[in-house]
Formats: sequence, C-alpha cells, structure tokens
Amino acid sequence: MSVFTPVTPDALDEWLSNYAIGHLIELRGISEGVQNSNFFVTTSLGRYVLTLFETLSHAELPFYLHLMAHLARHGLPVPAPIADLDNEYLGTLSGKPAALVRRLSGASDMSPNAARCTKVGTMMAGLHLAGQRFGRRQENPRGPEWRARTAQAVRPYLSADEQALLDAELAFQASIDVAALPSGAIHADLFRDNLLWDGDEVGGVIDFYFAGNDALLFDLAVTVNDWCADATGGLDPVRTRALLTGYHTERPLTDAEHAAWPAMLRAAALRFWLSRAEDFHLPRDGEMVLVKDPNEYRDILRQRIVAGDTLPWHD
Ligand SMILES: Nc1ncnc2c1ncn2[C@@H]1O[C@H](COP(=O)(O)OP(=O)(O)O)[C@@H](O)[C@H]1O
Ligand SMILES: N[C@@H](CCOP(=O)(O)O)C(=O)O
Repeated sequence: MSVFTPVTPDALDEWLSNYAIGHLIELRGISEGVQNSNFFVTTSLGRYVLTLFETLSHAELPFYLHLMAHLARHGLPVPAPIADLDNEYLGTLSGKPAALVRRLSGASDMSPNAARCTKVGTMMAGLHLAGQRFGRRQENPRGPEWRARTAQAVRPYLSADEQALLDAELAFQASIDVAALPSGAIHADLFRDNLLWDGDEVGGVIDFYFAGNDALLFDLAVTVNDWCADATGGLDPVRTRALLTGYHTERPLTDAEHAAWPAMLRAAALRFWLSRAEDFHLPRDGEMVLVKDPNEYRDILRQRIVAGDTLPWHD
C-alpha cells in the first residue's frame, strides 16, 4: 500500500476549512502509485485526490501544479489543482507539502488497442502544443545530468554485460544533438497506468511530477516504449504507427525527429532502466514500496539497439 504518510479525517477536515469545496465526507488511501501518498477525498461538493508529496519540496512543486492548471485551462484532460482561500495550490498537511486536484473519471487500460493508441497520440500532441506556451520552465529532472549521476550510482550493482551496455549507451546518447529537436514542457512518464479511460475517451492524464522541459520526441518515445511494447519488449508495429499517426496528425513530426527516433527510444528506455535500477538497488528508507522490474527496461533498451533504423514510424 503506497500511503507513506497517514492523514486523519479530523486533520483533513480542519485543513479543508481553508478551501471552498465543502466539508469532508470520505477519505480513502490509494494503493497504486510509487512516489507519493495519495487519497481519494469526497467532500459535500465533489470528488478530489489529495497528494502528500514524499520527495518533492515546496519550492519544486509550483512548476508541476501550475503546468497542470495551464493544461487544464487549454481543455486537456488533466486534473486541475484546487486553489485554497488564499489562492494557493500548495499547502502543508501531516508535515508534508500537499495539494488537492480534481478527481478524474475512468480506469487505466494495460492492454490498449490501436484505436486507443491513436487517441493517446492525439492527446499527447495537445499536451505538447499547449505545453510549449507554458510560461515557466525547468529542465527535465530525469535529463542528462540525472542520467550520468544515476548511472554512476547503480553501475557497481550491475553485471559486466550490463555495465558494458550502460557505458556504450551513455556514450551513444552523448553523441546525439537533442537541442536540435523541438522542445517544450513534457509529461515524461505517460505510461498506461498514468492515463484513465472514461469509456473510449481519455478521462485524464495524471502524475505530472516528472514533468520538465525536454525534446518533445523524448516524451513520445517514453510513451511508445510503454504503450506499444509486445510481450518480448519489441514494438508492435500496428499500435506504434497508430500512436505516432495520431500525434503527427496534430503536430507534424519533422525530418530531424524522424532521424532521431531510434535514439530517442533508446534514451527513453535507458531513463527507466536507470530509475528502476536505482529504486531496486538503492532504496531510500520507507520511501518506495512498489519497485518495478529494472530488467524489463534493460531488455527494451537492448531490443531498440538491435532494431535500429527498422523501428516503426507514422503512416
Ligand atoms: N486526479 C485523479 N483522478 C482520479 N484518480 C487519480 C487521480 N490522481 C491519482 N489517481 C489515482 O491514484 C493512483 C496513484 O496516482 P499516481 O499519481 O500514479 O501516484 P504516484 O505519484 O505515487 O506514482 C492512480 O493510479 C489513480 O488510480
Ligand atoms: N512509470 C515509471 C514509474 C513511475 O511511477 P508512477 O506510478 O509515478 O507512474 C516506471 O514504470 O518505471
């Protein structure tokens, strides 16, 4: 159960007195999620999600909360943060930075079909178009500096084969001119479990807490690696084309992006291999309960290297 910091109904009800959303009816911990403590909150006015941030500080959070508010204002299915009576999105509860967002309808689909992949591509293009007009900026917190630091930290725990793969991939990624690609605010973690389906419509995209500025194609690669992988980690060509075509129809991909596609898929695989390896080998006390399998992304990286330029692209 991923509730790391408890909240009592009395403390929450008191906290809600500085909001305009009524009084507390129900408080329920959410078991999914690996980063924060999340709760479903029902008040006399509506349904919300309360997040207590376990690692991000007060200073770091405004970027994410304002990005969500910006995207919601642009009509995207993103949980709008709720401002308190002092007009602040961020407060403190149980000693942790805390925020309320709207609860969105729907459930994740871990076996999406091609039609759903097209919708995800369409929606991601909308996130990128609106995100490029977002006034604040921060570097991708899981960008090149983090990658180098984390690679160094996990390297001693890897086998000789894995170390060779890691070293070669870091050198390859350092040779890629990412700055030449269109960039903007990206979600950076749009896995299947971070999108809720309401019928066949996108009910919402959640979990913006890895967002930052980076190549838009990197975001697309993170998403394709998760949404379009087959059982062996290879890319299913039908779902991959569907997702990319949904995206390309709304934000046409450039020749430079086409050329960088295999490298971005590799960069995205490396990013999740490293974060999972760090969570697995270097767990922080009491922080991570659900640790995902690092080898899945090591093998996806290997697959993308072997596939090279034969990787599917949009129609
Ligand atoms: N705005 C929301 N609307 C509906 N459900 C949500 C919302 N935010 C989070 N959830 C639910 O909470 C779960 C955990 O949220 P997530 O953001 O993935 O947590 P974490 O940041 O800890 O990884 C999700 O799988 C989803 O079921
Ligand atoms: N999507 C990441 C883990 C991040 O977890 P989330 O629950 O915050 O999305 C992975 O699969 O490694």
